[in-house]
Amino acid sequence: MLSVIRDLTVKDVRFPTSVEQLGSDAMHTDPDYSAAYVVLETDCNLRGFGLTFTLGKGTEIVVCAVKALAGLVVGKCLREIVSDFRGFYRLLSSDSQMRWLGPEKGVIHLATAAVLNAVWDLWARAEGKPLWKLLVDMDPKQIVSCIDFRYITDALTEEEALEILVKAQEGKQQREHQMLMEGYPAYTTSCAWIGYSDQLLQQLCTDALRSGWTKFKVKVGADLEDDVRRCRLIRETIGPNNTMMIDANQRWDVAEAIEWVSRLAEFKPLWIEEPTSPDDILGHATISKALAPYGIGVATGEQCHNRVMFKQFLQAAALQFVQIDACRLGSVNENLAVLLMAHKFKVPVCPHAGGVGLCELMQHLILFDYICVSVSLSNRMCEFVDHLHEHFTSPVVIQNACYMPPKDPGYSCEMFESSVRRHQFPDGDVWRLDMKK
Ligand SMILES: C[C@H](O)[C@@H](O)[C@@H](O)[C@H](O)C(=O)O
Ligand SMILES: [Mg+2]
Repeated sequence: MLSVIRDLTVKDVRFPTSVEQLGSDAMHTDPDYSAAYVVLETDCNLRGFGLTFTLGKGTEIVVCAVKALAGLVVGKCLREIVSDFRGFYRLLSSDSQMRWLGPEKGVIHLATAAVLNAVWDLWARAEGKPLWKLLVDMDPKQIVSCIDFRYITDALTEEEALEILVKAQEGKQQREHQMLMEGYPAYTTSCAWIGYSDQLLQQLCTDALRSGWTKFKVKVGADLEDDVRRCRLIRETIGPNNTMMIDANQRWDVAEAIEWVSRLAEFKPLWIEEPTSPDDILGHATISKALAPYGIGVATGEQCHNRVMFKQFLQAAALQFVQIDACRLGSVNENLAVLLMAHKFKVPVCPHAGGVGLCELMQHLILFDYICVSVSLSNRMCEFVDHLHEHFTSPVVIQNACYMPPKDPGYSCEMFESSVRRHQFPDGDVWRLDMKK
């Protein structure tokens, strides 16, 4: 705990996923799953690993932003940071000159998440616990002391947050035990990326059913007739009792979203994800109202850039599923604020994961949510995407379509050095030898 952070390095690591259209959707047709990957060196044997997820081009800009924040971290003692984590979060997110680049949004906020994810990883390693367990074992007061309540006290005060956490202490041990035995329920997005052929969709859904998956997300929004055909195929393959969600990745205007999704209502999706601009809170409220009679909820959050946005979505009843993201929000600190607000507004949290490293990170937060905040699994599940886990030293473990709680100390986002070396952009072997880029 006395360790002093001596150095911060950041690397641009990219995986050529676009070659097979992994991760493709109506707006992001050729993503190369990438990360700005941070390593903190300390004066003892400990290191901290963190990342923020990107889609390829522009990762170099996030890397620059991380470098701009490094001076606020290097030289600090871990104990000094965690004894006033709220203050440290604010130092990073509210530097009086750099805040002009955000505040708390865009590239600078993605960079903040990468740095803070590494600090949380370092803290968990220093305590010898996986991050979820570090959080679960913390006193409610200590959890609350990590959260910046600025701009959200009209929705959730510090006292209310504390009350939620204290109340959830009851039954905590049983829930932790239950998670260790059964894991946290997940859904899969791996079967139905927009660039996949019908044959591949069907094959992947059939395989997934065989492996025990019961909840499937389908990409929509490029072409209505294609969507009708693809949704029918998937509904027929998975049967009437399994769950299907659809995701448009911000493709439509408000009226168009309502019309388009009404046409897909016969396939009984549980939610429509990101129907329109992620910033259009009132638009989402209109869509939510219009689709309620079909029993279709609105889900959003993977590009909801801070707690203040989530606060307004909740206040406006503009979403029915909160999709927190481990890198879009300012790391664990800001995610804690959103988990507590969602609980107060009685809206289930179904996190965004996938990408590269997002599943590894998110499993910790959603375990904490169940054990210490929501105390419910009703209408809740965490996204899973089966790509790129082999590059991590402690990859996620899925059993019976559930995330099994990680056991290794830390936040699970350390990558193998060989993977980092090979995929570093533009000099790693994967990119030097790829003439296409
Ligand atoms: C470009 C990415 O793969 C997105 O399509 C992905 O994050 C997606 O929206 C999801 O919900 O998993
Ligand atoms: Mg999505």
